[in-house]
Amino acid sequence: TAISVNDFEVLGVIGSGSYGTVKKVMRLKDKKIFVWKELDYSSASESDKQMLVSEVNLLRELKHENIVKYVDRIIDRKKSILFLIMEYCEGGDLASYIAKVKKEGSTVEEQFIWKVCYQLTQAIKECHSRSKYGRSVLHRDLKPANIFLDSQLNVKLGDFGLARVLKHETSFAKTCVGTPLYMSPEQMSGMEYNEKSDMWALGCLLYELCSLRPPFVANNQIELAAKICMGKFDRISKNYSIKLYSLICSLLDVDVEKRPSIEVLLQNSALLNYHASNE
Ligand SMILES: CNC(=O)c1c(C)[nH]c(/C=C2\C(=O)Nc3ccc(Cl)cc32)c1C
Repeated sequence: TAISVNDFEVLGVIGSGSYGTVKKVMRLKDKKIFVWKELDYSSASESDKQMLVSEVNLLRELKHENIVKYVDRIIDRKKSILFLIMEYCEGGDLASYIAKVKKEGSTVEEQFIWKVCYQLTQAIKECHSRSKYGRSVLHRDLKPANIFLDSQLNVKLGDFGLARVLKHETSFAKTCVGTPLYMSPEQMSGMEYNEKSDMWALGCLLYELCSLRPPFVANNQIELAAKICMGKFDRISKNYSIKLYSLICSLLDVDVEKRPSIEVLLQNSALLNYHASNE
């Protein structure tokens, strides 16, 4: 029998924005905790709805331990709301994690940064490999707000990109077009997103875990684009190893050709060592 919202109890709102609303819910039959994302498709065109259906079907196929698990969906045709039931990540998002570390005046441990790097590399590999077999997997924002942690502090790549399908015109979307802090130089110069752009974004993320701030910051988009295309950033603290710093430098290479692909990154000796000593 199809599930309905009455099979769940809403425990609270986790977040809301252009992607819709994410709520913490409990499945009544087994008391298990999930989140559901409410996507209001009342203003979506027929083609948007069709795209939404195919993106949700893609979500269902993407099963990977480092990608947030899609569990089920509920369609409320009366209210034109799609509820996506997803796994609950009790560690929250990396953006909040970084803010907390910064507020405490402490730093992120190098071992944890290697763990994030290794697990995100696996998630990116999964996304890239699928797009090779013709199924264009949804481009997933590699930014701290879209990366989540489970109870064992394992990394899970989120799927906020889904809302792009809806072109959700909430006030959030209209007013602040999020500053593209992780946008790659080639994207700034008009080239469309490619797999090497994900590697740049990964470099920005690892840099931010070390320095508790992004490698490139500016007061406006023009200044930001100039800084990103220059590709100059402050060295991370000497408390971090040269291996980590050189990995970040290789990812933050403005030359797309020289920037490592996901395959090259998977052969990185330090990353292989991390995995070998932690499997
Ligand atoms: C401060 N952050 C939180 O409290 C938080 C927690 C405990 N969980 C989340 C978010 C998700 C969560 O727990 N599961 C999710 C599945 C998909 C997506 Cl796009 C987001 C989530 C968040 C943002």
